[in-house]
Formats: sequence, structure tokens, C-alpha cells
Amino acid sequence: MLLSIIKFGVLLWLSYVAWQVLRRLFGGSTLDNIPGPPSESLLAGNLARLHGADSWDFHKSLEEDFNGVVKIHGLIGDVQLYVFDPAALHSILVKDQELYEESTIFLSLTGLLFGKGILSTTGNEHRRHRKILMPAFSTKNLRGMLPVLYEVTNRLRDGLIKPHLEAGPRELEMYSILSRTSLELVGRAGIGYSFDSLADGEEPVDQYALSLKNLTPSIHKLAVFLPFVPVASRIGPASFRRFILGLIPSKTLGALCRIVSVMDSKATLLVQDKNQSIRRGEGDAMEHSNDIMSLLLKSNRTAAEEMKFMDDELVAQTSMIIHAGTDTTSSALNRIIHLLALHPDVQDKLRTEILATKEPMDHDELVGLPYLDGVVRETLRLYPPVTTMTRTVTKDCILPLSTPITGIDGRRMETIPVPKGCEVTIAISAANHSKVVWGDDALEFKPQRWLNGRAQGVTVHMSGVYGNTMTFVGGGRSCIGFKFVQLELKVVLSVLLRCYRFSVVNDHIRWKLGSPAAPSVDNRPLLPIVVERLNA
Ligand code: HEM
Repeated sequence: MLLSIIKFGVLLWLSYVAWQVLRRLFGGSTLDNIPGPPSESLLAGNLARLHGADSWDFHKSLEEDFNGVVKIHGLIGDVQLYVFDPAALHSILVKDQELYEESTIFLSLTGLLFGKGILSTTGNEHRRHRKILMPAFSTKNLRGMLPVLYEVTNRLRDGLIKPHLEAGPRELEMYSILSRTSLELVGRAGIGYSFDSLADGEEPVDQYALSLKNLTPSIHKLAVFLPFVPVASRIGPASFRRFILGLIPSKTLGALCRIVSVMDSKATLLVQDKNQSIRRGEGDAMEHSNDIMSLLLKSNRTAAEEMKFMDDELVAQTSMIIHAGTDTTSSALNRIIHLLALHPDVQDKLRTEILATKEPMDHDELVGLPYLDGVVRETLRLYPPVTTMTRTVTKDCILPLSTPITGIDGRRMETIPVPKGCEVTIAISAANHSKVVWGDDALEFKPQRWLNGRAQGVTVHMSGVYGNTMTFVGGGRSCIGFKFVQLELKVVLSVLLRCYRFSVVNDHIRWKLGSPAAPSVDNRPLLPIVVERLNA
């Protein structure tokens, strides 16, 4: 009996899949009239190019050859949208955000990896997570984190860089140095945990650090299975899923399961420790802990009962903050150091501004330095670490446009009817490069375009949370760490530029697209930069 039910279920599912494929291939879509690049394969459409690590040219052609909304071919005849029109982005992220939900793959994957937290929830549940987490990132709390950020950065300066420069300028592999620093910055200020002593010659041995380092590469290796994650995540309780996964003979899957288990047990211990400190009456010590998790635990104590986080939710937030904050910070730091090395004039001007201040700068002085602010903003505009995000349309709807487009049949389209289930790519970097928004010099690196946090001459409004850019997107799922990361970047630059000069001799550095982007040489993650000690 059970076998026949299973057979019937499988047959039903296969018929549904076949129907969907036929519908996609022959049924037509309301998006058929939207211009876009031709499909490159029946099976994967343009997806390999859209998500390929070396697809900068593809994205550039979408930015330059189309007008804010582009049709992309997806899996087996599926049609998707690639969007960078300002009004369309406002509708997707802000005005009609409930119609454009976080992609189901992202929600189920983060749920499976970390549990129930801000990245894996939707609707009212997500709003609750955001409401409790956001105050931890307030300006008042960021001020409190400043000493830790300086302490970590001083260890970077003295532990990871200085010992190599005794005999003069030297090429250093900055990618690994800055990645280790990013993890330590987010670890200490984010969850009050030290992953790495940042001492020369001592690679991190912490299992938590190693797991975090290997998490994204392991997911990439299993990328072909990602479309099955939403279905798999709904089968039975977590223990049953773990049991089934254990039966699959795959080394990569086994490694991923071990990574998740280490992250889960470390985060659980951390939350237990902090909770015990509170219960043992070490409240005073907690009062002086300024990391995001401690602040969260403190506000959780006094939160209304229906708002309070349960322990499993606190564990999920711990890993999510580290996951969301580390590689993104590392990408931004690597990019800024690379850009300063490529633009010595910008580097000199920035150093002059920093040397005119006393060390260490307090919060207001640091965030008030205009050229430093311009360098950070311009880097994050021109080179956003996360170049695209995806949303899934929950109901048939109409997408408004700032600039009408001409359909394939020659008709002018002022709005686009978008069907339920359509995948929409939020084209962050295309929005940040738009000449309609930023002017003819949109693709040039010009820190001086920013004055008092505003880009000069920009009249078209973008709905991002950060100075008209889409780098941290906008609306109810925008980045909650965007002020924190600016502070991290400013602290690191203010400390390093006082005593080091950066230059490049290696012209083989290529950036890989990805989530987030990373520098590479011969397809390995590397950033070779010559570092010279000043006023030795
Ligand atoms: C340059 C560095 C960073 C970039 C470019 C960045 C970018 C983003 C983007 C694009 C999103 C939206 C994701 C979506 O729509 O699904 C996001 C969300 C998020 N970011 Fe960041 N981020 C950065 C740093 C950080 C840091 C340092 C933290 C924490 C310490 C952080 C925590 C988060 C969290 C928790 C979310 C989820 C917000 C929500 O779902 O409501 N991010 N980030």
C-alpha cells in the first residue's frame, strides 16, 4: 500500500514537472516582448553567464545594451527579469515588497544551514527578527564598538604586516591578511568571540573559523543541487534530514554537514555562555560588553514576551551575523586597498587627510572625514561586493518603469506585467553604474563626486539605504550592517594609511564575480600588493 502511494506521488510530481516544462517551452509568457540577450542553452538559458565567476562582460553588456529591464532565459524555457530601472527597483524593494519575496532557494538554504533567523524568515516573523536586531547597530552602540575595532586593526598592523617589512618594501599577499582581519573584526564586534590572534606565522586553527572559511566554497561545489533545496528542506524534521544526508556517499556533502555541525555547536556554546553570565549575576560584565550579540541578549531580557528570541533563534542569528558580515567586509577591504594601490593620487590625498588628525580618532571625527567618506562610498558604489540579489514574484503584478522601454514588437512599454513565480534579479552593480543616474562619468572611480554624503549632480533617486546606491539594497530586507561595515573600513584605512604605502606591480589581478566578489591571480584567491613602511 505504502509503495503504491509513493509511486503515485512520484508519478504525480513527474507529471507536474513535465507540464511546467511544456508550459514554459510552448505556452508563452507576458515577458516574451521584453528585449534581452538570446538564450545560450536550452537547459540553462543565460544562467551560466549570469552567475559565472568571470561574467563581467555579460553584465556590462546588459547594463549598456538594454534599458533598465532585461529578459533573461532561465532553466528549461523559464523567463526571468534583470532589473536596474530606478522606479522598478523602488517597487520591488520598497513599495510592493510583499509581492517580491526573497528567493525560495536562499530562504531554505539559510534555514537549513543556520536555523530560524533573520536571513531565513519572511513576513511578520522576519519583521520581528529585524525589529529586535536593528537597535544593536545604532550609532550609540557603534561608538561603543570602536575600541575593539581599533584593537583588532592595531594587531593587523603590528602582527600581520610590520614583521615582513624590516628589510624594506615587500609584496604581501593581502587577500589572506585582510580576510583574517575581517573575520576577527566581525567576530569580536559582532559576537564577542576571537577567532584569530592575528599573529605572524600563526594560521588560524579555530574550528569555528575554519568552518566559516570553508562554508561558501562547499556551497559553491554543491551549486547544481541548490534548486532541490526548497523541496528537501520541507521533508520531515531536521534529525530525519540529517539521517538521509548521512546516507548519501558524497565527500563534499559530508564536509558541509560537518561544517554546519561545528558552527551550530560553537554558536550554541556562545549563547549558553552569555546567558549563564547573565543568570550568574555577572550582569555588570555584560553591561560592558558592546558586541552585537551581547547587546541583543540584553535587549532580549527586557523585550515583550511575544517579541523575545528563543535560544535556537539566538544561535541562528549568531552564525548569520558572522556569515553575512565577514566575506562582504573582506571583499570591500580588499577592493579599497587594491584601488588605493592603483590610484596613488587618491591614496596620497587620503593619507594627507588622515595625518592631519590625532590617533586614534573618535567616532565623530572618523565618520566626519570627507575624503575618507568619499573613498569608501565611491568604492562601494563602483564595486559593490554583492553584485546581484534575487527575488521571487508572489502574485501577478505590474512593474512600473522610470524610463519606458521598446518591446521586441516595437511597442512602447511604460509598465511590465510580471507573472507569479517569476524570478527577478536585482542588478545592484548595473544600478550603481547607470549613466542615467550617475552621469557620463559613472564608470570612473571619483571619490570627489561625494560631498557631505551626497553624490554631486545626481538627480535620479534610487531607493537604496546608502547614498543613492543599491550596494546594501533598500526596503524591509536591506542590510542592517551597512553603518557597521563603513566604520570597520574607516578604522582600518585610518590606521594602515598612517604607516604604510600600497602599490601594485602584479597586473594579473582579476576579480571574480561571486557573492561576494574576490580578487584572484591565476584563478586562486590572491591579492599581491607591495607594502612600504612610512616613517620607519
Ligand atoms: C560591504 C559589506 C556588506 C555588503 C555589501 C552587504 C550587502 C547586503 C545586502 C545586499 C543585503 C540584502 C540581502 C537580501 O536582499 O536578501 C544584506 C543583508 C544583510 N546584511 Fe549585509 N552587507 C555587508 C555587510 C554586513 C555586515 C558587516 C553585517 C553584520 C555584521 C551584515 C548583516 C546583514 C544582515 C543580518 C542582512 C539581512 C537583513 C534582512 O534580511 O533583513 N551585512 N547585506
